[in-house]
Amino acid sequence: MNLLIYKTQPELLEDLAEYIIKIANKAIDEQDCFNFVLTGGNSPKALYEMLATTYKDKIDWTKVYFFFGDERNVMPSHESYNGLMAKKAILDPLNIAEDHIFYIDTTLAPEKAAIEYTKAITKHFGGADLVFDLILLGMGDDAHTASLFPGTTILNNKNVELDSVFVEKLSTWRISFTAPLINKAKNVAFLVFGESKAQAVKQVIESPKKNTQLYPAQLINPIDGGVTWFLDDAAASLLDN
Ligand SMILES: O=C(O)[C@H](O)[C@@H](O)[C@H](O)[C@H](O)COP(=O)(O)O
Repeated sequence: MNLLIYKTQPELLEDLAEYIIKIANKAIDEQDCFNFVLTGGNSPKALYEMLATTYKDKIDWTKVYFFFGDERNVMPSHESYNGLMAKKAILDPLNIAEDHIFYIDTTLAPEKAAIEYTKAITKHFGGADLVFDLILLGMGDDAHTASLFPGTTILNNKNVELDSVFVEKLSTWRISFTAPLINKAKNVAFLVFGESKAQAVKQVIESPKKNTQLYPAQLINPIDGGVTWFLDDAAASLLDN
């Protein structure tokens, strides 16, 4: 696990953008494509905008395929649809071709949406193992990541790559990558900033006894690529070392 802590969000975002560029260009050199899983929430918006402007000439974006690690159970036109935020912040500004964007189809019932998404991703990988080059993750102040919320059924899911899950505390359904799918990725990066996340960061990273039901982000331990935490001082403020 790599911990990178920054005084300011601009410094964090700049380094994270460079990290993404490096992984993307390596993947494009090696396999002529970059399979990139976006996170939802508010934290990544400025990063996506930065990639679409300052860094737009640093990658051959025509070789990038975009996926979503989770999605809310709302219509694609709804303001809280993660795909819509990404469409506005990076996908439209970079004119990404429709066939390079894998939105989660929330016009379907959640369970069906998860099944159809799994089929679409499986087809994209041509039946090979679903190993993404980079999965970006955020984390809530309750230590959830993607839609792996504390105490939910999806946390015990070892068999499928994607699942639908009812999140009691939000009284809503979500569709999400499971921890086993995330852990297959070559690289995983958490983007976490702000005071409100400090307790969860400490619990996930430093608690001596793992409790993945309580702190689901502890489930994220990629087999090969390792996980890098991009934190600002505020989010890292309760860490001991
Ligand atoms: O769909 C989502 O909301 C995300 O996938 C979720 O896991 C998010 O990353 C965290 O809730 C942090 O969200 P913020 O970045 O808004 O704090």
